[in-house]
Amino acid sequence: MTTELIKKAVTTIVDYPKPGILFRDVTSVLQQPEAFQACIDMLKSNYDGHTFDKIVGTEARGFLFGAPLALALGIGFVPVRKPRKLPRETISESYELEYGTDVLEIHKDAISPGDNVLMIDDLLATGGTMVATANLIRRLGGKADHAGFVISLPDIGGDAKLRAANITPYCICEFEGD
Ligand SMILES: O=P(O)(O)OC[C@H]1O[C@H](OP(=O)(O)OP(=O)(O)O)[C@H](O)[C@@H]1O
Ligand SMILES: Nc1ncnc2[nH]cnc12
Repeated sequence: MTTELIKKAVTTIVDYPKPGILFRDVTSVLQQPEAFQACIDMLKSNYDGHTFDKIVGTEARGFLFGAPLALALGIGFVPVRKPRKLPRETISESYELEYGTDVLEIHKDAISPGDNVLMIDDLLATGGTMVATANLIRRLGGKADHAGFVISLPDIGGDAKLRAANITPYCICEFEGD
């Protein structure tokens, strides 16, 4: 029931940002407080029994769910950002998207060796963004074994890519046929 509420709150835009892409727009979920709250509650309860030191959220839509979840869990939030946005010393990873390539960065001092990190993003497509995020955390000595998402596009293969990188995904709702 809750999953259905969240799924219904996601808007689909055909052929955006280019022909052939079905864009699953999570911003409409944010406009429905009941659905937004349900996302945070479901992510939180999925990780009951785990102890994380930090949440890492990936720019930009990962911030929307990662930061409120960090507050709900009472732990710190660390942003992973696109290039030249973070002001202190960073490390970088390049990655592939469903429709392009890009680079992600993290502050070097944001993760301490041994930190157990929960990674959060709005959507799992190819998994490239999340594997790059895990690589950044692991290069700084953190544990990056779990990733939570609101939306999964299972036909694109992100689940297998994450599991091959020793990341266990949890996705609230799936959109098949993309
Ligand atoms: O699993 P993947 O194939 O890597 O794709 C998923 C990623 O793509 C989108 O972000 P995007 O890079 O478009 O950035 P934005 O959140 O800043 O719009 C989305 O928010 C995820 O971060
Ligand atoms: N199909 C899609 N919809 C929304 N965000 C995305 N990021 C990568 N693929 C996407």
